[in-house]
Amino acid sequence: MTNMYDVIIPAAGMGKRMQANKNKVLLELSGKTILEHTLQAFQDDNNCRAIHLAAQSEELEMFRTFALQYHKLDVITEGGSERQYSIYNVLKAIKPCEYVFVHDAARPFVTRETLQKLYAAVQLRKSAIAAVKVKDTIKRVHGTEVKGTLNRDELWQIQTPQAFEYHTLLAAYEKAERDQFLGTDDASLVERIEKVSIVESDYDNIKLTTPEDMYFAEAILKKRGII
Ligand SMILES: Nc1ccn([C@@H]2O[C@H](COP(=O)(O)OP(=O)(O)OP(=O)(O)O)[C@@H](O)[C@H]2O)c(=O)n1
Ligand SMILES: C[C@](O)(CO)[C@H](O)COP(=O)(O)O
Repeated sequence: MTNMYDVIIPAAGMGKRMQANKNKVLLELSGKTILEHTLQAFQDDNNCRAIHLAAQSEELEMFRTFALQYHKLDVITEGGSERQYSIYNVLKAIKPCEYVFVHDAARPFVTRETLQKLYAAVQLRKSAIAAVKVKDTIKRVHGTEVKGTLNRDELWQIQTPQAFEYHTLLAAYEKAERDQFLGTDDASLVERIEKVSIVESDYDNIKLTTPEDMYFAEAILKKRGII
């Protein structure tokens, strides 16, 4: 079937800032790992054709066992030393397809609504990324000196999923490799070759990064009636 998307889920991080002494995506939330919550979101989305994972070498076998439960799980490839390298490894390992979403394993609360909005947007605008409006006042600071206040109307906090045409994403990653460009998200690579648009997401789509994020995660699960 055409016009569906594949998703690449980088899950090969160390979770250093979480201080859990293991890959944070294997921490449990209401009886399931964070990674499983994330896999479930894409397993449940009818527009998602296949799920591909980047894993640490020592976790490759364990991640393969998830395929028993999550049937869309397809390619599982070894990650790299940076998020960008992990995603590039997967991108090179999968078969060409029409659209690719990239989504952090560490963002387990992505909603069906955001996935649907992104899928509609990528078909129309070729590249679309999830984002929320910045709530705080943001200043530019050198050392301790305030250099200016940024116009909040122009500032968005960028999340994943990020959705692209497969060939565009591959070209952006190849160019980044040639230029030795390292970005903090996928869009920063694509922005170097074409326009990227945002889709408004929600504030629950947090990345579980530091220990206090686990409290926010519990609150979100309570709000959703899961615990
Ligand atoms: N070399 C890496 C680094 C990160 N990731 C993945 O990219 C996502 C977002 O990265 P981040 O939150 O920074 O995770 P970690 O790198 O694990 O965390 P830390 O930086 O605290 O070590 C996570 O799902 C993580 O598993 C990855 O696949 N490969
Ligand atoms: C793409 C991303 O989710 C943007 O928020 C990314 O994973 C950020 O990683 P960071 O290392 O926490 O900036």
